[in-house]
Amino acid sequence: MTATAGPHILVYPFPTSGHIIPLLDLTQRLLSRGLTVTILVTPNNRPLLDPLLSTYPESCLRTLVLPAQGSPLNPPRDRLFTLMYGLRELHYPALLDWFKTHPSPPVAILSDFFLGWTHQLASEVGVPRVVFSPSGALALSVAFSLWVDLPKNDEPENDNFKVSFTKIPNCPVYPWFQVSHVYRMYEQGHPNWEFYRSCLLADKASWGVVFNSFTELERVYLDHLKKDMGHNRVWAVGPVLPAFDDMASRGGSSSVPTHEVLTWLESRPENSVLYVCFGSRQVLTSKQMDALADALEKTRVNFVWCVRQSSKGHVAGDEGVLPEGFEDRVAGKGYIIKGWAPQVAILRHKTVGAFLTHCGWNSVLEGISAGVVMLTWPQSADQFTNANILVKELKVGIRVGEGTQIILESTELAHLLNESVDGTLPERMKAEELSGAASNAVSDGGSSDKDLDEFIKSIRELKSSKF
Ligand SMILES: O=c1ccn([C@@H]2O[C@H](COP(=O)(O)OP(=O)(O)O[C@H]3O[C@H](CO)[C@@H](O)[C@H](O)[C@H]3O)[C@@H](O)[C@H]2O)c(=O)[nH]1
Repeated sequence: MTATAGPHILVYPFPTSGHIIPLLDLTQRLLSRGLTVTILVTPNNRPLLDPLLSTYPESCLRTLVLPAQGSPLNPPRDRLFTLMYGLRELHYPALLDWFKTHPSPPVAILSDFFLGWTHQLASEVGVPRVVFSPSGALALSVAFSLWVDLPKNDEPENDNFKVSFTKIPNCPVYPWFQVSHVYRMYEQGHPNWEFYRSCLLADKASWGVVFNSFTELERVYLDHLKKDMGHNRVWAVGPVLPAFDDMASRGGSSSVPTHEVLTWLESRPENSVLYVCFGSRQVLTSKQMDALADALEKTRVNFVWCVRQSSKGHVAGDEGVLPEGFEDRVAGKGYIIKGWAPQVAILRHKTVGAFLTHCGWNSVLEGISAGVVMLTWPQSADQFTNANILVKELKVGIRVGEGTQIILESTELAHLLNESVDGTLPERMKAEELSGAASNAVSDGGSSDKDLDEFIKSIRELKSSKF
């Protein structure tokens, strides 16, 4: 906590877990380095600010609570647009007014990449907009390339049609089914998609971008983005993991008492437990669920499985449920969490050695920081890109599935689960090395520590220069 009030910025997270969690973690770092922050949240997310509000006085941290639109009843394909557009409609006029009447308005806006429209708002109020990317630099490079170049699938019936990104380092190539589902649905001229595209293009045109990533992890892609965006205001400041000792309420209340799962882990040998979780939203299909449950029954590895229950509006149709009697059959070797797991606390426990993940970028960074072997089963969005980084570039990942396209037979999957906690795996050594690199990056003088200093210096300079 700092006594002097530093330059004031507006922090605006996108209101879903995978986006708001890392930006709140980053906000803690900005506050601890002396910035004054107003953080904009919708009423349902207001409780997530409690740990910050109980640590920092009102002179440093203020909240701006603006309404969320009602629950979208739209088909799943339109849900993201509805949320993005709804926020723009509700918040743009309110923010304009807030800026114009504020006695000492923010000198910059730091907002999530799904809030590209804040670039225009920032221009209107005469301050720079900085993008916060909760995804990695390769993922954002791919997104920019898609929405600028608009590559087509020349064989619409072929889900394996290859799309090449020749301008990006290492020239990634993805089969069509691994390209972002939002892009695959793109309809030129349709207002929803053109709005989405305009937001992405506004991200690219923004004054700067802050990544929850670190240089040693994504150097070539960070350098590429500097060239692509035409300036060097690209800062990699991650992993922005919690500074608070108690991480139980991070992102929401845990569905089990954290001490209970930690006690369960405590009695296991070091690096012997597998943690399974597919992020904050992903619900498995019945085929995926059955194969995984069957493999977990067959494996000899102890595991913690965070099972995402479907909530209204998440997936239409095919939703997997735990097989009848599963919990009894795995009693003793499996700990099941139905709902929200204290993920970072679990991953950091010394007895956890492997992580079966959907490869959401936060999970990737949390797994890397914890030094666990990553079993990759990407489902959508940037997750295929992230899985490729883990497996091909960093060599800490082992592929165990690809969306609904590659679902291994349960005996084969169980075999990979058994191997994942083998102490002699080359991936384990790499995982330990990478965990050290992540920790060095955020330590005093590390690459992320320096980038955060540079970012804050740039914000401080704004105070004295008219944007
Ligand atoms: O039971 C749970 C489930 C999740 N988490 C946390 O929630 C976050 C989940 O983020 P992530 O792993 O990135 O997954 P998603 O929630 O699926 O994130 C979305 O946002 C990410 C950042 O842009 C993208 O990389 C993903 O593809 C996209 O699905 C992480 O911090 C987890 O620790 C918990 O604490 N407990």
